[in-house]
Amino acid sequence: MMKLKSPPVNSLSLELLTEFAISLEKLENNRACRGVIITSSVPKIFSSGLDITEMCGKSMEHYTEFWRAVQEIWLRVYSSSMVTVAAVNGSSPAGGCLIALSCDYRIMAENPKFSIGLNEAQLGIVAPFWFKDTFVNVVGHRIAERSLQLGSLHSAPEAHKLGLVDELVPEEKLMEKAAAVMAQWLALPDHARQLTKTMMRKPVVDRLVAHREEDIKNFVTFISKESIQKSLRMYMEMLKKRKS
Ligand SMILES: CCCCCCCC/C=C\C=C\CC(=O)SCCNC(=O)CCNC(=O)[C@H](O)C(C)(C)COP(=O)(O)OP(=O)(O)OC[C@H]1O[C@@H](n2cnc3c(N)ncnc32)[C@H](O)[C@@H]1OP(=O)(O)O
Repeated sequence: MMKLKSPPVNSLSLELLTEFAISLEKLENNRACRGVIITSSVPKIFSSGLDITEMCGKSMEHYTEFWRAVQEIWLRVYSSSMVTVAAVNGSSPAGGCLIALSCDYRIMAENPKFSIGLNEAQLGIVAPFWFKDTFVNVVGHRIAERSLQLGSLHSAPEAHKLGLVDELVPEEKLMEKAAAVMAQWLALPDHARQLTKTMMRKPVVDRLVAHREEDIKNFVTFISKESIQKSLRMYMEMLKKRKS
């Protein structure tokens, strides 16, 4: 099991992304490990997505390093040879949702206050093509398009209805259910499951691998624009105001 632990809200900072990638690599290289459940040890939050402070007021070099780390974590989770189950035990916007979407199966705590979705548009930013492709592969083109254009965050019941999560279970049963799903998936021979997963996911993975440097350049150009920086600053202020 891998538990995201970066209070208060599990923002995906460069440090957390780097630790996450190293942990995944260790598991991937351990032949005895055939599956991983990804969850959070922060109450009510799975992950608040990419750490917005990493994308505000920093240098081009920093944005480059940060985006490479974001790409890396997606590539590792999405193309993992292990069975990956997301036990979504709290809200999961944007980058947090991407991690869940990149797993093989998603189980979410049945709490209507928890929400999940790719809400980038609400921040005035655009989800990159590989976020979009991952989303489309889970919910289909129409639902993904509407949800992305509106930057929707879906409540747990709504997310289940849309197919964004596979199952809802009472909060106290979440880990038990995740373990049961893992056992079901691990009952199959690894090679057949792994080849099938690769067949389904390879075109999307290959697309980023082929355009990785271009994608970094696009991100750095986009995020460095003063209008985008202003949107991000306003969003952070809104989060702080909402709190007080
Ligand atoms: C032309 C094509 C080019 C393509 C270019 C591609 C460009 C793509 C660029 C970027 C993609 C980004 C994807 C992302 O992941 S962006 C992050 C989106 N995340 C969110 O919108 C979530 C925001 N947070 C919340 O909604 C809430 O915090 C929530 C997670 C629901 C938790 O709520 P609550 O428990 O009430 O906690 P607080 O709101 O009080 O937050 C506690 C403190 O944490 C700070 N915070 C929250 N989220 C983040 C974050 N993502 N990054 C950094 N900091 C965050 C919040 O401000 C509070 O701070 P403080 O205590 O100092 O007030």
